[in-house]
Amino acid sequence: MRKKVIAGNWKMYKTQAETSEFLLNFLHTLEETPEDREIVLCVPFTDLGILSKSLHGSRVQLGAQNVHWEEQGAYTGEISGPMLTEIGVRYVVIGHSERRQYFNETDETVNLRLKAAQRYGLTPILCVGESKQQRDALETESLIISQLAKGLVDVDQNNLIIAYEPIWAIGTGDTCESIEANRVIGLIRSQLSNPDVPIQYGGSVKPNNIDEIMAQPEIDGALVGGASLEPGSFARIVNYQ
Ligand SMILES: O=C(CO)COP(=O)(O)O
Repeated sequence: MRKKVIAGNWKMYKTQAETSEFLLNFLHTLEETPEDREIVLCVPFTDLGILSKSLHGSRVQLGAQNVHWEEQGAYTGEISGPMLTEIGVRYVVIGHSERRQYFNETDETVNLRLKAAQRYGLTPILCVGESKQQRDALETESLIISQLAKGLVDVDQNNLIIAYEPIWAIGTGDTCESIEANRVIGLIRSQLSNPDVPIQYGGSVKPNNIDEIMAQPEIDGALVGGASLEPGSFARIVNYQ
Protein backbone atom coordinates (compact mmCIF):
# COMPACT_ATOMS: atom_id res chain seq x y z
CA MET A 1 0.00 0.00 0.00
CA ARG A 2 1.24 3.50 -0.84
CA LYS A 3 2.16 5.75 2.05
CA LYS A 4 -0.27 8.60 2.89
CA VAL A 5 1.46 11.90 3.55
CA ILE A 6 -0.16 15.12 4.76
CA ALA A 7 2.29 18.01 4.61
CA GLY A 8 1.83 21.63 5.62
CA ASN A 9 3.71 24.21 3.56
CA TRP A 10 3.99 27.32 5.71
CA LYS A 11 5.61 29.34 2.91
CA MET A 12 6.91 32.65 4.37
CA TYR A 13 4.69 32.66 7.43
CA LYS A 14 5.33 32.35 11.19
CA THR A 15 8.01 33.74 13.45
CA GLN A 16 9.49 31.44 16.10
CA ALA A 17 7.05 32.84 18.68
CA GLU A 18 4.11 32.10 16.39
CA THR A 19 5.52 28.62 15.76
CA SER A 20 5.64 27.88 19.50
CA GLU A 21 2.05 28.99 19.87
CA PHE A 22 0.98 26.78 16.94
CA LEU A 23 2.63 23.73 18.52
CA LEU A 24 0.92 24.32 21.86
CA ASN A 25 -2.43 24.08 20.12
CA PHE A 26 -1.60 21.43 17.55
CA LEU A 27 0.47 18.58 18.97
CA HIS A 28 -2.16 17.37 21.44
CA THR A 29 -4.67 16.98 18.60
CA LEU A 30 -2.62 14.08 17.20
CA GLU A 31 -3.36 11.70 20.06
CA GLU A 32 -6.14 9.98 18.12
CA THR A 33 -4.66 10.35 14.65
CA PRO A 34 -4.49 6.99 12.84
CA GLU A 35 -0.99 5.58 12.32
CA ASP A 36 -1.51 5.08 8.59
CA ARG A 37 -0.41 8.61 7.71
CA GLU A 38 2.81 10.61 7.81
CA ILE A 39 2.55 14.21 9.00
CA VAL A 40 5.08 16.79 7.83
CA LEU A 41 5.58 20.51 8.45
CA CYS A 42 7.62 22.36 5.79
CA VAL A 43 8.54 25.64 7.45
CA PRO A 44 10.77 28.71 6.99
CA PHE A 45 14.45 28.06 7.75
CA THR A 46 14.30 30.20 10.91
CA ASP A 47 11.63 27.92 12.39
CA LEU A 48 13.52 24.67 11.78
CA GLY A 49 15.65 24.91 14.93
CA ILE A 50 12.78 25.35 17.36
CA LEU A 51 10.70 22.68 15.60
CA SER A 52 13.61 20.27 15.59
CA LYS A 53 13.65 20.48 19.40
CA SER A 54 9.90 20.63 19.97
CA LEU A 55 8.99 17.83 17.56
CA HIS A 56 11.55 15.45 19.00
CA GLY A 57 9.62 12.36 20.10
CA SER A 58 6.45 13.47 18.30
CA ARG A 59 5.23 11.84 15.09
CA VAL A 60 5.46 15.06 13.08
CA GLN A 61 8.37 15.11 10.62
CA LEU A 62 10.29 18.22 9.72
CA GLY A 63 10.50 19.64 6.21
CA ALA A 64 12.22 22.57 4.50
CA GLN A 65 11.14 24.53 1.43
CA ASN A 66 14.34 24.55 -0.60
CA VAL A 67 17.82 22.99 -0.86
CA HIS A 68 20.84 23.87 -2.98
CA TRP A 69 22.64 21.24 -5.04
CA GLU A 70 26.14 21.92 -3.72
CA GLU A 71 27.35 20.75 -0.33
CA GLN A 72 28.72 24.21 0.46
CA GLY A 73 30.03 27.26 -1.39
CA ALA A 74 29.59 30.90 -2.31
CA TYR A 75 25.81 30.81 -2.87
CA THR A 76 24.41 33.70 -0.85
CA GLY A 77 20.89 33.06 0.37
CA GLU A 78 20.91 29.31 -0.29
CA ILE A 79 21.03 26.33 2.09
CA SER A 80 22.66 22.90 1.70
CA GLY A 81 21.48 19.36 2.34
CA PRO A 82 23.92 18.68 5.20
CA MET A 83 22.78 21.89 6.96
CA LEU A 84 19.22 20.59 6.87
CA THR A 85 19.86 16.98 7.84
CA GLU A 86 22.08 18.08 10.74
CA ILE A 87 19.06 19.58 12.49
CA GLY A 88 16.72 16.70 11.74
CA VAL A 89 15.03 17.78 8.52
CA ARG A 90 13.66 14.78 6.58
CA TYR A 91 11.66 16.31 3.70
CA VAL A 92 12.14 19.22 1.33
CA VAL A 93 9.70 20.88 -1.08
CA ILE A 94 11.28 21.36 -4.52
CA GLY A 95 9.98 23.15 -7.59
CA HIS A 96 7.00 24.84 -5.97
CA SER A 97 5.22 27.06 -8.51
CA GLU A 98 6.07 30.13 -6.40
CA ARG A 99 9.79 29.31 -6.76
CA ARG A 100 9.33 28.69 -10.48
CA GLN A 101 7.40 31.97 -10.88
CA TYR A 102 9.35 34.39 -8.65
CA PHE A 103 12.85 32.90 -8.31
CA ASN A 104 13.79 31.62 -11.76
CA GLU A 105 13.46 27.96 -10.79
CA THR A 106 13.61 25.84 -13.94
CA ASP A 107 13.13 22.14 -14.59
CA GLU A 108 16.93 21.90 -14.78
CA THR A 109 17.55 23.47 -11.35
CA VAL A 110 14.66 21.43 -9.97
CA ASN A 111 16.44 18.31 -11.19
CA LEU A 112 19.72 19.36 -9.56
CA ARG A 113 17.96 20.06 -6.25
CA LEU A 114 16.08 16.73 -6.34
CA LYS A 115 19.28 14.75 -6.84
CA ALA A 116 21.07 16.73 -4.12
CA ALA A 117 18.22 16.20 -1.66
CA GLN A 118 18.43 12.45 -2.20
CA ARG A 119 22.23 12.47 -2.04
CA TYR A 120 22.07 13.98 1.45
CA GLY A 121 19.33 11.67 2.71
CA LEU A 122 16.31 13.96 2.35
CA THR A 123 13.01 12.95 0.74
CA PRO A 124 12.06 15.54 -1.89
CA ILE A 125 8.48 16.62 -2.54
CA LEU A 126 8.48 17.60 -6.22
CA CYS A 127 5.71 20.05 -7.17
CA VAL A 128 4.23 20.10 -10.67
CA GLY A 129 1.13 21.79 -12.08
CA GLU A 130 -0.31 24.05 -14.72
CA SER A 131 -1.44 27.67 -14.77
CA LYS A 132 -4.99 28.75 -15.66
CA GLN A 133 -3.79 29.88 -19.05
CA GLN A 134 -2.15 26.51 -19.72
CA ARG A 135 -5.27 24.66 -18.59
CA ASP A 136 -7.48 26.77 -20.84
CA ALA A 137 -5.12 26.08 -23.75
CA LEU A 138 -5.47 22.32 -23.06
CA GLU A 139 -1.78 22.08 -22.21
CA THR A 140 -2.16 20.52 -18.75
CA GLU A 141 -1.12 17.01 -19.78
CA SER A 142 1.81 18.01 -22.02
CA LEU A 143 3.16 20.47 -19.44
CA ILE A 144 3.05 17.96 -16.61
CA ILE A 145 4.61 15.22 -18.72
CA SER A 146 7.41 17.64 -19.64
CA GLN A 147 7.94 18.82 -16.02
CA LEU A 148 8.25 15.18 -14.93
CA ALA A 149 10.49 14.11 -17.81
CA LYS A 150 12.95 16.96 -17.23
CA GLY A 151 12.73 17.07 -13.46
CA LEU A 152 13.16 13.35 -12.84
CA VAL A 153 16.27 12.62 -14.93
CA ASP A 154 18.47 10.32 -12.79
CA VAL A 155 16.21 10.81 -9.74
CA ASP A 156 15.64 7.77 -7.49
CA GLN A 157 11.89 7.08 -7.48
CA ASN A 158 12.20 5.00 -4.31
CA ASN A 159 12.73 8.13 -2.24
CA LEU A 160 10.34 10.65 -3.73
CA ILE A 161 6.97 12.31 -3.23
CA ILE A 162 5.20 14.24 -5.98
CA ALA A 163 2.62 16.97 -5.39
CA TYR A 164 0.17 17.94 -8.12
CA GLU A 165 -0.57 21.60 -7.51
CA PRO A 166 -2.59 23.34 -10.22
CA ILE A 167 -1.44 26.97 -9.93
CA TRP A 168 -4.94 28.35 -10.40
CA ALA A 169 -6.08 26.45 -7.29
CA ILE A 170 -3.32 27.76 -4.99
CA GLY A 171 -4.47 30.31 -2.43
CA THR A 172 -7.63 31.02 -4.41
CA GLY A 173 -10.24 28.90 -2.63
CA ASP A 174 -10.85 27.48 -6.12
CA THR A 175 -10.08 23.79 -5.45
CA CYS A 176 -9.59 21.48 -8.40
CA GLU A 177 -12.54 19.05 -8.50
CA SER A 178 -11.36 15.94 -6.69
CA ILE A 179 -12.26 13.72 -9.66
CA GLU A 180 -10.17 15.91 -11.96
CA ALA A 181 -7.25 15.94 -9.48
CA ASN A 182 -7.54 12.15 -9.35
CA ARG A 183 -7.40 11.98 -13.16
CA VAL A 184 -4.28 14.16 -13.44
CA ILE A 185 -2.58 12.27 -10.61
CA GLY A 186 -3.33 9.02 -12.47
CA LEU A 187 -1.61 10.55 -15.49
CA ILE A 188 1.39 11.49 -13.33
CA ARG A 189 1.57 7.92 -12.02
CA SER A 190 1.52 6.56 -15.57
CA GLN A 191 4.74 8.51 -16.25
CA LEU A 192 6.66 6.96 -13.33
CA SER A 193 8.81 3.87 -13.27
CA ASN A 194 7.82 3.24 -9.64
CA PRO A 195 4.01 3.12 -9.25
CA ASP A 196 4.33 3.33 -5.45
CA VAL A 197 5.55 6.95 -5.35
CA PRO A 198 3.10 8.81 -3.09
CA ILE A 199 1.37 11.59 -5.05
CA GLN A 200 -0.30 14.45 -3.19
CA TYR A 201 -2.83 17.03 -4.26
CA GLY A 202 -2.28 20.69 -3.32
CA GLY A 203 -4.35 23.82 -3.91
CA SER A 204 -6.97 25.20 -1.51
CA VAL A 205 -7.12 22.02 0.57
CA LYS A 206 -9.40 22.81 3.53
CA PRO A 207 -11.11 20.99 6.40
CA ASN A 208 -14.31 20.86 4.33
CA ASN A 209 -12.82 19.17 1.25
CA ILE A 210 -10.03 16.96 2.64
CA ASP A 211 -12.25 13.88 3.16
CA GLU A 212 -13.44 13.93 -0.45
CA ILE A 213 -9.90 14.49 -1.75
CA MET A 214 -8.47 11.62 0.29
CA ALA A 215 -11.29 9.31 -0.82
CA GLN A 216 -9.94 9.43 -4.40
CA PRO A 217 -8.04 6.24 -5.26
CA GLU A 218 -5.01 7.88 -6.89
CA ILE A 219 -4.52 10.63 -4.27
CA ASP A 220 -2.08 9.71 -1.49
CA GLY A 221 -2.01 12.91 0.52
CA ALA A 222 -2.15 16.67 0.51
CA LEU A 223 0.25 19.59 0.42
CA VAL A 224 -1.56 22.25 2.39
CA GLY A 225 -0.77 25.97 2.36
CA GLY A 226 -3.07 28.46 4.11
CA ALA A 227 -5.06 25.87 6.07
CA SER A 228 -1.87 24.46 7.66
CA LEU A 229 -1.19 27.75 9.46
CA GLU A 230 -4.08 27.43 11.86
CA PRO A 231 -3.77 24.52 14.35
CA GLY A 232 -7.49 23.65 14.35
CA SER A 233 -7.84 23.49 10.59
CA PHE A 234 -4.58 21.58 10.07
CA ALA A 235 -5.60 19.14 12.80
CA ARG A 236 -8.89 18.49 11.01
CA ILE A 237 -7.05 17.93 7.72
CA VAL A 238 -4.53 15.56 9.31
CA ASN A 239 -7.40 13.65 10.89
CA TYR A 240 -9.20 13.12 7.57
CA GLN A 241 -11.66 10.24 7.51
O1 LIG B 1 0.82 26.05 -2.52
C1 LIG B 1 0.22 25.29 -1.77
C2 LIG B 1 0.93 24.29 -0.97
O2 LIG B 1 2.25 24.14 -1.39
C3 LIG B 1 -1.25 25.38 -1.63
O3 LIG B 1 -1.58 26.55 -0.96
P1 LIG B 1 -3.08 26.77 -0.44
O4 LIG B 1 -3.45 25.54 0.34
O5 LIG B 1 -3.01 28.01 0.40
O6 LIG B 1 -3.94 26.93 -1.67
